[in-house]
Amino acid sequence: MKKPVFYKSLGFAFKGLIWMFKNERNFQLEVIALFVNIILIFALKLNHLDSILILLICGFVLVSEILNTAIEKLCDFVEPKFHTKIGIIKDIAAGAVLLATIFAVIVGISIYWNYIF
Ligand SMILES: Nc1ncnc2c1ncn2[C@@H]1O[C@H](COP(=O)(O)OP(=O)(O)OP(=O)(O)O)[C@@H](O)[C@H]1O
Repeated sequence: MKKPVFYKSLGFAFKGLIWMFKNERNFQLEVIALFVNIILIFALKLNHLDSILILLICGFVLVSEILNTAIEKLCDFVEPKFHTKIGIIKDIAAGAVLLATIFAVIVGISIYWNYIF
């Protein structure tokens, strides 16, 4: 199969992001959280390193959500019926998002704490 040119691949990737934003509520909330963090970065005048860390952890949560959804969709396609193995695969993928979120909250609190108090 012929490989699509770069700008077409970029288009497919954007299509995926738009799909996520239109269809996944958690992803929508995480994008809102990203914008809130961007506002806080400017409002609290975070230094360069702290700003980068906040953006990194937001990206980390968004990427884990996208991968979780991709795994869920693949599972539903491969096995639409109930299957314990599919259940554990989905649970593991969801665990990745949970872990990313816990780390994001810890890092976020420890950074913002210094600027607020
Ligand atoms: N086909 C299946 N077989 C067995 N268990 C399943 C199956 N589909 C879902 N589950 C169980 O239900 C849970 C939720 O799965 P579901 O696909 O509904 O994700 P979701 O709630 O939409 O997740 P998210 O909020 O991340 O989109 C899974 O973690 C798994 O434990």
